[in-house]
Order: sequence, then C-alpha cells, then structure tokens
Amino acid sequence: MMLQVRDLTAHYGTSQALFGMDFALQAGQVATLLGRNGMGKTTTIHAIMGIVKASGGSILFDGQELVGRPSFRTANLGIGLVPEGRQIFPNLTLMENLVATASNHLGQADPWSVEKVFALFPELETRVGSMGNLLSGGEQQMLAIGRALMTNPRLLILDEATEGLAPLVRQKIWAALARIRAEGMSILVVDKNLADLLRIADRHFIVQRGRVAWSGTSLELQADAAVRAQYLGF
Ligand SMILES: Nc1ncnc2c1ncn2[C@@H]1O[C@H](COP(=O)(O)OP(=O)(O)OP(=O)(O)O)[C@@H](O)[C@H]1O
Repeated sequence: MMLQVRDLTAHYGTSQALFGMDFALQAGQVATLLGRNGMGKTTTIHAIMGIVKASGGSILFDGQELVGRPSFRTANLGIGLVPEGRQIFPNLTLMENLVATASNHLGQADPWSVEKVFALFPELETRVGSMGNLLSGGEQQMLAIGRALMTNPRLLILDEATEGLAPLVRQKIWAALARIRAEGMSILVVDKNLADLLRIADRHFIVQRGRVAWSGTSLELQADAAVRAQYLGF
C-alpha cells in the first residue's frame, strides 16, 4: 500500500472531528473520499499533510509515518496537495505561481517542467504573465494542479477538484487527471461530482462523522442506490 491510514483521530480544540479513519490507497490507483459537508474529508487530508495535527492513529506513506511530521517534510516525501479554494498566490503571475514551490526532492527521472504543465493544460500558456487573482476559477484550478505537479509528487491529493467550475472546464480537469494517472500517478480526490468520480476512480471511501462508513469499487457504488441515498443524498 502506498498510503495506509489507520485509526486516525483529530480534534479542533476539544471538538473531535476524526473518530478512527481507516483507508488505504494502492500505488497507481485513484481513490476518493466522499460524504456530505462537515464529515471530515478536509480534516483527513489536512492530517495527512500535517496541517492539522493528528491526536491518534497512524498514516503510513510507503511505510514512513507521517503523523508528527511537519508539512514541508511530508511534501518532500512526494505528496502534492491541490487545496480546497486553490490558494493561488494572488500577487504573483501565473508563471511565478507555477515555479514558486517547484522541486524534485525524490530526484524523479523526467521531472515535471513548465512545458509539460502547458502540454497538459494548453490554456495556461496564454496567461503566463497574468496575476493570480485575475485568472478564472478554471485557470486557477489548472494552475493549482500544475503547481502541485511541479513538486514532482508520487501521490497527488485534490480537495474539491472541480468545485464551482463549469461543466466543460470540469471535463478538462478530469481528462488531465486521467492522463497523469495513466502515467502512473496515484491520486486521492475529494469532489461532489459522483458521475465523474465513478468513471475515473478505482475505489471510494464514504466518510460519515469522522470515520469510513462504506468502501468499495466504482461498480459496487454504482450498483448500490441505497448506500448512495443514505450517505450522499442522491
Ligand atoms: N478549523 C476548524 N475549527 C473547528 N472545527 C472545524 C474546523 N474545520 C473543520 N471543523 C469541523 O470538523 C468537522 C469536519 O470538517 P471537514 O471540513 O473536515 O469536513 P468535510 O467533509 O471536508 O466537509 P466540507 O466538504 O464542508 O469541507 C466538521 O464538524 C467541522 O465543523
């Protein structure tokens, strides 16, 4: 297993948000965290990235414990985050955003470059000089993905991959993720567009009140209307 989350707990002050999250992601797979708002998906991602401190449990990435590790060291191990809300630097240009955090700590062969990102998202190339805050939502999300890829991760985590984007832009994002997945990237994704996720993902974990209430393949989730109605509301 590339990522193994075991009995993970997390608190905000005295309020508990994660109650023993358990899930695993195999190398080369796409997995989702699903569930209604406030169930703990973002908290789980933040615990993996070391943004939220875990209060218990274990997060193994290629056998290395992430709990207790500062965020930059987790990133250096090869986990790239595309955060909720994109977090594009507003006063930097598109190009500056792209290279600001670029790195290749693992010494990956054929690393990501600006050219490779533009091949994945051609629309970014025409906007290189534009300030981050003047980019459209779709451009910002493509840039956030490009920026994460420029850290040469082995696991890409996307929190709300296509939130607020038009259908055509969403399809471009999914097509790009399918391409990088075909090149061997492992992906953990949170999104609300179940139809798109059923197409792209191998495995789904439904989060309910800070723990995994159901897990299964796309075929199993597609076939189980009761589970979808109970946990996802559709
Ligand atoms: N900074 C915070 N301080 C206090 N409580 C928080 C904080 N962030 C999240 N929570 C609480 O933790 C629980 C899990 O929230 P989380 O954001 O992880 O859920 P989520 O499934 O990602 O939902 P969403 O899709 O709305 O982001 C919720 O009860 C939420 O109110």
